[in-house]
Amino acid sequence: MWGQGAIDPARACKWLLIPGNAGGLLTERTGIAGDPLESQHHYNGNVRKSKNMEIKYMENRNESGKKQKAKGLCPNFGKCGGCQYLDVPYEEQLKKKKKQLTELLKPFCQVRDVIGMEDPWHYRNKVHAVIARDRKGRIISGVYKEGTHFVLPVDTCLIEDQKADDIIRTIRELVPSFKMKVYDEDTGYGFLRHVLIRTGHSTGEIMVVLVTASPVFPSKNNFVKALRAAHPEITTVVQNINGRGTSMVLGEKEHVLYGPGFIVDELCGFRFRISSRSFYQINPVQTEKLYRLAIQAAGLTGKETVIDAYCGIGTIGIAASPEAKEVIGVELNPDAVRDAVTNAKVNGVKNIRFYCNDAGKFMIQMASQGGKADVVFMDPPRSGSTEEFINAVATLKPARVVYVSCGPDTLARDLTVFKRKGYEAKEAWGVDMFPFTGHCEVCVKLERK
Ligand SMILES: C[S@@+](CC[C@H](N)C(=O)[O-])C[C@H]1O[C@@H](n2cnc3c(N)ncnc32)[C@H](O)[C@@H]1O
Repeated sequence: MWGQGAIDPARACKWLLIPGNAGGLLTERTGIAGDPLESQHHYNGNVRKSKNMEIKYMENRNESGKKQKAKGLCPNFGKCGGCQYLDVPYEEQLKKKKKQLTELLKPFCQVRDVIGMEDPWHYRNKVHAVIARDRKGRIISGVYKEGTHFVLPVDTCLIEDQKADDIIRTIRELVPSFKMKVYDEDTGYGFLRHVLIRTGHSTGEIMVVLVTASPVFPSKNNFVKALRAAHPEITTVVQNINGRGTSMVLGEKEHVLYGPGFIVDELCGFRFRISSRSFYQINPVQTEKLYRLAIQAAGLTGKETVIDAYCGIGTIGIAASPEAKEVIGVELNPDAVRDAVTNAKVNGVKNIRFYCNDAGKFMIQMASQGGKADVVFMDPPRSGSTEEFINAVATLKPARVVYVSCGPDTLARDLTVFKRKGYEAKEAWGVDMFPFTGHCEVCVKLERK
């Protein structure tokens, strides 16, 4: 057994944590892991998605120039730090992204065309709003202006789930009638700080997370009742308590106020439970394309021992499990590991087990104990992996490594280390997980020389 957190979902209900790993790391995990747009993606444009969006866009562009057009679509353009490419037609965005990736990955391998979306609007299944008061004392919900703690009001956003935006507006309207105090970051006084909405693209399930500064929530049942009366589509409501004076969104304590405390979504024919603090890709349509590419690149035949490193709620490993002999998932966030274990059980996947550990430490331990792996999937956070992790991979000698990244810069850095260790990048695919922004997801296939 490698690591202290071996979990065989076929048998085990218990799971162990690595001492010292859990605390403090959970709070912003929902954002930092693979969501480069966290707190940077909201728009309060009054424009709703329309079939004519592209046409409208082109007309605006011709009439009054790019910037003017983008501002017409979204008054927060250039302020929230999100849609850098709002003034660029979608096909052009994909070309730009390919060019940027090609430039970065030139020393390693060829980059294929970036895979785009048929409908690139309103793709975000996770929406975060800060609740605040404006200078006139009115309650607003929105996002921090880029690089500041000044809150820009947001009603609707061109890349967010529209239902989520509706629910946030309703919550903002309910706050005064429940005499709920809005949290003030300067004084540390008040109650409601943030709202986080997660939606299941295939199931329609919706989770509302109310982030409050203290645990005592007067009239919570009536609040939830009023919210559900306005939005019967909400399937669960969670109160997350964050009393700290930091910019972290989520605290560590939670109470489920309604429903099961998680939502379920479907990807690649499997059902996945997602808790509030577990990472889940923010664009489910593109995630399926990404996972299919990654699994294809792994060249599985049913005989392989596969590692799914930085596995989150187990999505890649579970999707790959029918084509492998066994899968080992490793993930640092205990909530995500708990979800992963349940996900394996619910889907009847018996050839997978999960470890709650730092991926680097886990791989070193596995390598030092003579472990073997045929294929490694790795999908680290934006900050990339570590030299220790890559060294340990080289010791395990898998024939192939499939590296999924939302941070092409750190990917290029890590590919240099892989190259030194005898792993050659063969091919890279861009998947446009974040339309209208400057970000792009990449999948790289590496082979051992
Ligand atoms: C980009 S997400 C990918 C998750 C999953 N592969 C997916 O597609 O949903 C990165 C994951 O790495 C986890 N993580 C961050 N640092 C880690 C570490 N040092 N060791 C293991 N997991 C880590 C995060 O909690 C997050 O779940």
